[in-house]
Amino acid sequence: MSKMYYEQDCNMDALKGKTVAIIGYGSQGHAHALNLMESGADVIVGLYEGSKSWAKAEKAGLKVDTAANATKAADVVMMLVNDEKQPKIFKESIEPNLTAGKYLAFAHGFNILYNQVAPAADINVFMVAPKGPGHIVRRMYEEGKGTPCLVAVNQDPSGDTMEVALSYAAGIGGARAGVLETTFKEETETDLFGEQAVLCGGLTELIKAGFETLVDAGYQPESAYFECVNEVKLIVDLIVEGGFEKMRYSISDTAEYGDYRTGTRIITDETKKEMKQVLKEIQEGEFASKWLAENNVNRPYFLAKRKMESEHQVEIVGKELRKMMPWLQNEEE
Ligand SMILES: NC(=O)C1=CN([C@@H]2O[C@H](COP(=O)(O)OP(=O)(O)OC[C@H]3O[C@@H](n4cnc5c(N)ncnc54)[C@H](OP(=O)(O)O)[C@@H]3O)[C@@H](O)[C@H]2O)C=CC1
Ligand SMILES: CC[C@](O)(C(C)=O)C(=O)O
Ligand SMILES: [Mg+2]
Ligand SMILES: [Mg+2]
Repeated sequence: MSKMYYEQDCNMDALKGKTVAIIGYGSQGHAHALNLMESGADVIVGLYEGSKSWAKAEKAGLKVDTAANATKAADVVMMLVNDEKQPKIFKESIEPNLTAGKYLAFAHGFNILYNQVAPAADINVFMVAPKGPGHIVRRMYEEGKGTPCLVAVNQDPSGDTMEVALSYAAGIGGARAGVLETTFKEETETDLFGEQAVLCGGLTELIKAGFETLVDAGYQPESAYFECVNEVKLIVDLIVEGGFEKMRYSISDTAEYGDYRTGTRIITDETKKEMKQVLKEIQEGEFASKWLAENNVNRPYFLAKRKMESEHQVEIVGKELRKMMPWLQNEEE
């Protein structure tokens, strides 16, 4: 039976009197630090000398110190640095300052599940994993809304770790939308699968395939962009607001007929078979090993792909078209 928590189920006072160190001030870090501060928590950001995030965090009104000093000052330490950097930072700056009874938190279970970070048995370990990009976690909070979160406890020597975790989830706005109890294993495997097969890998390849099909057939790239990129958000907004039903209520019957006839020709049994294989590789730790190995040799594949993708025609034409849509150009951290 799944367990969901909302604001009324969370003890908002469980963080009172506790200092929360947010290690890292990137996508998730800035959102957690600012949302928690505005929810009344005592927050300190932990970075490194020379970090480009340091001045940004101070400018936003936050206390900032090195990761080691922030850990010393804190009762709850949230690891919001890049997954692949966490083991070294944990060993060098966090672990030596993490005394018995403190709380160590994560927004993704990767390093615990794959044994890259191993906290001592007298440390409380929990996870609050927002199901959304950090900049949206911040934007939703500012708008009085929330991003759903997953919550899990992996070690609980103090006996109140779930209470602290739920208070944290509420502090970043997650309990406005719903906080689902899970395990580090379930969060990690579903998150990696979702981002690879659907949200990031699957979606960008679907978009590019549609865009390239139209452009290769001689249609204007601008037309292909509006059709296969810009309108994705408009259609997905309707699905998120009211399911497929609301989307199909808004589109034409012609589109709905085409949706039923053609969708399964694009996402085929073969695609589902490959999705199962992707999930298996995640479950068996093969993806994690490959990602850690890629980082050990300074990311040649990752960096080459990042460059190639940024040069794709869909990105070039999109940049131009977005200049005429000022509502898309909001300043973000
Ligand atoms: N991005 C997202 O929306 C989501 C991320 N997560 C998880 O959240 C965690 C953080 O990811 P994300 O927000 O993407 O990370 P980012 O890459 O956006 O930010 C990393 C931050 O860590 C800082 N940093 C780097 N090295 C150090 C160091 N040695 N000591 C202290 N700080 C350091 C960086 O500073 P600088 O830039 O100055 O080097 C930066 O502020 C990961 O576990 C990720 O899986 C979970 C859900 C969604
Ligand atoms: C979809 C990517 C994500 O899992 C996220 C924003 O939820 C991430 O790791 O950034
Ligand atoms: Mg995710
Ligand atoms: Mg992820």
